[in-house]
Amino acid sequence: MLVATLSKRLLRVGQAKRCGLSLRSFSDAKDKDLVLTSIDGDTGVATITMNQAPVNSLSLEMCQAITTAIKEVESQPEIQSLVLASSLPGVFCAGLDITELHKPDEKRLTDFWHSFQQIYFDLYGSRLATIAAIAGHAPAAGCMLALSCDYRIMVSGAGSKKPSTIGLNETKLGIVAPSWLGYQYIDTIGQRQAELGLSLGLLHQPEQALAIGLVDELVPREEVLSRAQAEAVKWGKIPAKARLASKMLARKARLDHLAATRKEDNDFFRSFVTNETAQKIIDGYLQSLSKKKS
Ligand SMILES: CC/C=C\C/C=C\C/C=C\CC/C=C/CC(=O)SCCNC(=O)CCNC(=O)[C@H](O)C(C)(C)COP(=O)(O)OP(=O)(O)OC[C@H]1O[C@@H](n2cnc3c(N)ncnc32)[C@H](O)[C@@H]1OP(=O)(O)O
Repeated sequence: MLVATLSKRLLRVGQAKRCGLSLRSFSDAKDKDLVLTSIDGDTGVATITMNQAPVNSLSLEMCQAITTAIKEVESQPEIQSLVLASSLPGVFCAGLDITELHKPDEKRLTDFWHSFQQIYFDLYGSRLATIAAIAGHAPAAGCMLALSCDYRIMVSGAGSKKPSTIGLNETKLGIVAPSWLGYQYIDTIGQRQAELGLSLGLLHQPEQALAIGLVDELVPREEVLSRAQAEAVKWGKIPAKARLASKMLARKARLDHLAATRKEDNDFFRSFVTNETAQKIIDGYLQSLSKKKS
């Protein structure tokens, strides 16, 4: 068995293949390494690292690559826990790829939202214990990725001139988070903090995020990944069936609701985004992002 036979080293899938291990289906070069999957041979902890420069924004392909990676890790029965991380310094995930929303092709837009919903099903509903290693900004759908995990470890803001931020800031952009994402927020930080955060489109610095329960721990930047992996070991030792049943106590009704209204949610999203007013907002926002650069 993989976990039993490997010495303490991290394996990328390509390496695993060269070692003759049966990890055939792991997402690898075929996704241009949008995500990298590694497994610690001693602990059995898998790490999925988002790797789409410059900001890990969630394009259709990125959403699909994340889902593929989660499914492939889940298909390994000896793996009980997963860390979701970023390879990019300073950014966990910048949320939806806004270019997907700009003058979209309707078919691609439908597929795009479907693939984003799929991450919610696969990560929020995963049988694995999931730990987010948030070593940078996590706005909007980046925050959703973190909320979909079981435990969140964020880089501390102490001493940083430009601390990372996390939150559902959609309102500030003139758009509204979908209800299932809003409920994830409410379920995590409570009604009042979620109301404030959603209404004002707040992005929280790490210390504020810890204070309202949006993240569970803060650590120095260089410790985020190792601390997340250590936490994943702890979670992986909890009896798996009991752990999953406990997770589902809180999440099953939410997951079932989106499953039942998935098409409606997608139809609403498509009509919202293709509306002229939304397109103006998106156009302006894209310009503001590129102006920031110049
Ligand atoms: C009643 C209604 C009910 C229901 C509604 C239903 C549907 C509603 C419709 C919409 C869905 C709502 C859900 C939305 C969720 C989202 O995720 S929206 C996306 C929100 N994301 C952001 O606002 C983040 C924007 N980015 C940043 O703030 C910064 O980039 C960040 C802090 C992450 C990093 O900063 P920094 O390191 O300085 O990098 P730069 O800003 O310089 O960016 C580098 C390049 O990356 C490009 N970029 C940044 N973010 C995105 C992005 N999200 N998508 C695409 N591209 C992005 C940026 O333009 C730079 O590109 P350049 O180098 O200039 O080419």
